[in-house]
Amino acid sequence: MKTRDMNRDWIATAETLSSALPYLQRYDDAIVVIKLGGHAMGSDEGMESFARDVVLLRQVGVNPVIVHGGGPMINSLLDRLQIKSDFVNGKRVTDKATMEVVEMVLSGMVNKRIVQAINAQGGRGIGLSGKDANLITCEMTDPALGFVGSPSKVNDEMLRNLFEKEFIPVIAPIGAGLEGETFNINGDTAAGAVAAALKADRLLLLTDVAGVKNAQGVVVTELTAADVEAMTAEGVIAGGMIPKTETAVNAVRGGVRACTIVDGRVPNAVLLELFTDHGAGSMIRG
Ligand SMILES: Nc1ncnc2c1ncn2[C@@H]1O[C@H](COP(=O)(O)OP(=O)(O)O)[C@@H](O)[C@H]1O
Ligand SMILES: CC(=O)N[C@@H](CCC(=O)OP(=O)(O)O)C(=O)O
Repeated sequence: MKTRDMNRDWIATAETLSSALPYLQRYDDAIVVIKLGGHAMGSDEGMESFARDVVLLRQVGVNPVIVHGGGPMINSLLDRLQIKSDFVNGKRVTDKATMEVVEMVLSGMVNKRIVQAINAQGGRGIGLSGKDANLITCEMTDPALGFVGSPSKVNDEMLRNLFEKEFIPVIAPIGAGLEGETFNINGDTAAGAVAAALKADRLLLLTDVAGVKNAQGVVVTELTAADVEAMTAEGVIAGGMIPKTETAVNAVRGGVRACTIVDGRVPNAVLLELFTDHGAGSMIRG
């Protein structure tokens, strides 16, 4: 004989599922671009949890697009090869030798790890770099930075074709130059360009801090473009946070509804951000 114990936890779980309904309706067929930063993809468990969230999004009718970074992984291979590397305003100065390592790590190692994690959860992850079908065409950002690219064109039609077949595009931030060059694009910049080309509903930048911190070290939960400009001029926003906030501001100015810098260390950070009102991080609005 079986009896039923209506445990309080189950009731809470059912309530949570039920309260997600308006959010599920809001995001039905929405395009959500998620940038997974190198610092946010530490452990295998973290990657598995991220992949589950992404596959769940696809399952409930969202069109997720993943753009990834991999800065720490590039650093570690450059170190092993004894190639020195410098950053200017959060962007890596990239000569020919560095570019080879960047492409190898991003397109080869990091990209395939994410694709495999998504597919292990039952998703249809497909790995791409900006070179595939000329997904991201670039111009040189600044000769002083070497082969760092600024996206000039994104093949959004190709991504839309993939959505129709329920593929989940996973994009390495490598760009194709018009003269056959290969460009290193900052992951946040690439995610912003993809989101703008797709007129995405949301852009989430997953990183390893709780959000954008003010001069007192306190996370600011909502910022305007003017706040970002002031905090950057004061040096409060620095290093890797510069391309992130720059991307967020450009994205919202370009028509993306909202851009959030999310703490990717929080379990199920993506689901919390999209399907509850308990988002973790800093939201930038126009
Ligand atoms: N105002 C700020 N608030 C939060 N983080 C900041 C700020 N200014 C600089 N940072 C730095 O930016 C880093 C995030 O950028 P980055 O290391 O490039 O992350 P990711 O690899 O996720 O792209 C943080 O770890 C922090 O050291
Ligand atoms: C031009 C530039 O800086 N490119 C980055 C690309 C990877 C990246 O953006 O990685 P995260 O998102 O983990 O920081 C780099 O070479 O590190």
